[in-house]
Amino acid sequence: MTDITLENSSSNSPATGTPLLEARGVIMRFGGLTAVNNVDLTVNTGEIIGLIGPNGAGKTTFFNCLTGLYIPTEGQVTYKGTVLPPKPFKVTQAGMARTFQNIRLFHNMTVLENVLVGRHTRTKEGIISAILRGPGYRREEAESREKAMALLEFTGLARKAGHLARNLPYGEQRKLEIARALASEPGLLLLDEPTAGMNPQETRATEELVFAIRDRGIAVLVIEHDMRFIFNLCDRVAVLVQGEKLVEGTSEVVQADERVIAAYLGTPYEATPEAGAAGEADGSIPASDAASDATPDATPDATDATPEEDQ
Ligand SMILES: Nc1ncnc2c1ncn2[C@@H]1O[C@H](COP(=O)(O)OP(=O)(O)OP(=O)(O)O)[C@@H](O)[C@H]1O
Repeated sequence: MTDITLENSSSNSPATGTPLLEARGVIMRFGGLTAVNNVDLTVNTGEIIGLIGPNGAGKTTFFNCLTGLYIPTEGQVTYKGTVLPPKPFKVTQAGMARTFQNIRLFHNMTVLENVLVGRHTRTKEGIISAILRGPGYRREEAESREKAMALLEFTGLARKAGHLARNLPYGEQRKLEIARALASEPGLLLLDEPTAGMNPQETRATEELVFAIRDRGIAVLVIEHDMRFIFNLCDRVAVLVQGEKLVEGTSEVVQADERVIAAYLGTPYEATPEAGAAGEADGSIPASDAASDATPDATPDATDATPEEDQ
């Protein structure tokens, strides 16, 4: 992995272990359905935190509450001690960036252009000027291109800079989503199922990438169904079941918790591939409900390519 300097808004942040994101009593109701029920979660600087749970447990809804896509019915979310405005653009500007479960790239733009668009919260000219390449954009273009190329080096996509996003293999599209999120120079990166649809080799590479992101001073909150990925990676893991946080702790604590095993894992996670081979060689959840739905279509739908500006 190329050793480049990755600027981020946390570069001047306090020492590791200081609260960055604090969610308190978050409740999200859709009519009669309580999708997220009174969830507390803290992410400190320097941490990688996992969020796991069966399908429909409320993980993505909780992410949406954290990132301004949903206004929680109750509860509060703060970033660096400040209540976040319920606008995704402002949340990104504050220092939280995210990727989506269903990839949202500009499929007809190049890889480099996708990352440049991700910088719109850090440039004065904004997204429209970035797309139209107006005069204001030109002044910032050289610096932005340099930073975007550095991110493509960092994520291993530099040689694909001029390719159309839609022509990338699925695993690289997921990497590009991460590069684009990093372009906003976040202090906290939220990843929603970053390895969905990846083969084991790509999953291991993503694990290394997440460690490298953390080593650059960016905290990470990650939703994932691949238990080996989560338990290898995370400092702490929170388990959501039916909208409620069942347990939170180190990988060892969570794996050993009988409620988690009963409600979610089905069988105890085995740390070694040999031991796990009888169950899930790739570390995915053995529970049938999760495994069947965890992997999206292998081929992203190009017609569903319009990302939201406000990631
Ligand atoms: N916009 C919405 N309107 C109504 N119900 C919703 C909405 N979004 C999510 N839900 C419901 O909230 C519950 C939690 O869904 P959510 O997608 O957050 O779960 P999840 O844990 O992310 O699941 P998965 O692992 O399958 O992605 C589900 O019952 C879902 O149907």
